[in-house]
Amino acid sequence: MIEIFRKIWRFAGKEQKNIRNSIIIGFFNAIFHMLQIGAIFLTIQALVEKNANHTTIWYVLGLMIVSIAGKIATNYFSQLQQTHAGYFMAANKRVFIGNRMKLIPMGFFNQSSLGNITGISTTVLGDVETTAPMVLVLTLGGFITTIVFTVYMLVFDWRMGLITLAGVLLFCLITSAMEKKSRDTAPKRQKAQAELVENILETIQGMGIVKSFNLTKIDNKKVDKAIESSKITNLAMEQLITPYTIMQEGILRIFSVIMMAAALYFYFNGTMQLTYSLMFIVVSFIIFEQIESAGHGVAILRVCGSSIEQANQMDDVPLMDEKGIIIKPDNHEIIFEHVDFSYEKRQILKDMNLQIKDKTMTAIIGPSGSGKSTICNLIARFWDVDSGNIMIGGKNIKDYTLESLMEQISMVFQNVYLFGDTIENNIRFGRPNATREEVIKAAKKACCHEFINSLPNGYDTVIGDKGFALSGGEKQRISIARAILKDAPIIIFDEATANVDPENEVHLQKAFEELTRNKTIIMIAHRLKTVRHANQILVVDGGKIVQKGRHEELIEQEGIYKRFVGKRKEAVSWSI
Ligand SMILES: Nc1ncnc2c1ncn2[C@@H]1O[C@H](COP(=O)(O)OP(=O)(O)OP(=O)(O)O)[C@@H](O)[C@H]1O
Repeated sequence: MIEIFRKIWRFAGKEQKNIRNSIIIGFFNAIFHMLQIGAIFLTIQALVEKNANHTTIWYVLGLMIVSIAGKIATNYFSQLQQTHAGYFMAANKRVFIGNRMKLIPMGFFNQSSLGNITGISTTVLGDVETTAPMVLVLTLGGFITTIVFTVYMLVFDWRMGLITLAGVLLFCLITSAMEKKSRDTAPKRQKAQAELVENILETIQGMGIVKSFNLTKIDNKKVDKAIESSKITNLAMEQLITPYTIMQEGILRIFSVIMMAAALYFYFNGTMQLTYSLMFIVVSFIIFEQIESAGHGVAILRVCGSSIEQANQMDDVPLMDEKGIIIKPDNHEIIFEHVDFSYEKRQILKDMNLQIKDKTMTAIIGPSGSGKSTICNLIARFWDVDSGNIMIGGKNIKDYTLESLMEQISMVFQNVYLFGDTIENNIRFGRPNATREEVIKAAKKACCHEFINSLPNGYDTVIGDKGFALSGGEKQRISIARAILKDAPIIIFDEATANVDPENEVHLQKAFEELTRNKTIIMIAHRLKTVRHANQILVVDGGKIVQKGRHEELIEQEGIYKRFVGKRKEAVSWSI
């Protein structure tokens, strides 16, 4: 249990101060609560000794008012500190995870890790946010207050003190057994929760396919199974805890009765005055209140510890090595030297060598799955090579900081991702400190300005708002505008495979020319027109470069390139 306290305490980081304050305030809250005993004592004493007068009434009233006001004030401030601690410690962790994700190799982000990260950032940290400080304050505060009250009882009347102590010790024994029991269940519950998130994510992502194949009526077995498993583990947790919580409550009630009986017994055998005896009878109802709340806290303590453990898993994910330095190369020639690369255990690139000269255009072509995108992703260091080197401007890309490497590169993908933000901010993503004028200038160059202006809210139109969406061609032009704004010396461009309508095609061509002027360009090319103008064409097949040269050279050779050109010509004549 102490280990979990430590875990939560460490996790709290800068918020430890607020939790500590909340525990101290909680202690005063218990003292204010106990002032009621003083009021009760005075009342009983006055009634027993039959000397109640106005002064007694004022004392009792005064004590009750101080008790109530003190409790309200301490409750308010304690809650405030707890809420602050909870939200801030979870928010700090979310920011930490966000920053760390930028340094984690792309290979980490598979379906299962996506489910895990989403689960951690939402439900797991949500649990921590609402329970961690509360549980810490409830349990630690509750135990500390109980210890103080027990010592006070021992000093006041050692016999009553011993009864209190016995009740507290028995309660602690049951609580500790309960805490141990929940040790295995809590991680299982977290795992079931993560699987549920993962399966729901997958279902949402695949909804288009499900609809297109008219499979909406077919049961989703994986999600159903995950819901069932989450239900079972939650239920198991409850079933496991409930007998212990009943025992905890039972023990405290029994000891309250024992206290009452003892107070009466001591009065009748003449070893306790009537006033004290009556007071102890009243006290027996409230003396265990603090430890009872501490016990409730312990029931959720293990779940909280397990949530923190899960959130801390992100600390152990290996990062791409961060030993890089800020490099500003004076040329942007790209070289692959004997590069081998595998996705997990499946080798994709084998001893690849290539050279892309500064300020030239290289087109990469090849059959689907041959490794074209992989080459581009390796240049941007989305993954690290197994062996060999990739150099930019004569420097190994591993020597660059990730930030200074990405400053050299702009990537325009086929599937453009736009954030749920204004069009202006989506373009500004290319250079966050750009002014509105600079954004508009880039949009004009990328041939987006006209269609953006024709929207009711122009540049302030929010993507995804009120069903607003852009066409594929428009999206790609927005992403070109982003890249123009970024103005990186290397452009990696994945040409759209889908047919773009002629008007969009003209715009895209113009935007592309603006973007690539005077740059080093690597283009995954699908159109004949594009490859014809390339300074170099690399033909990739099965993870190897099988042909290399200009259009005029390659067209003379038998091989993939000649077949590619033949097919494209056929396609053009068909479309005519
Ligand atoms: N993230 C990944 N994890 C595992 N395997 C992958 C991953 N990305 C690609 N692959 C595999 O690596 C091989 C090369 O893929 P790559 O995307 O580089 O091919 P490509 O030539 O760009 O294909 P396409 O023209 O269809 O886009 C394929 O067999 C693909 O299945």
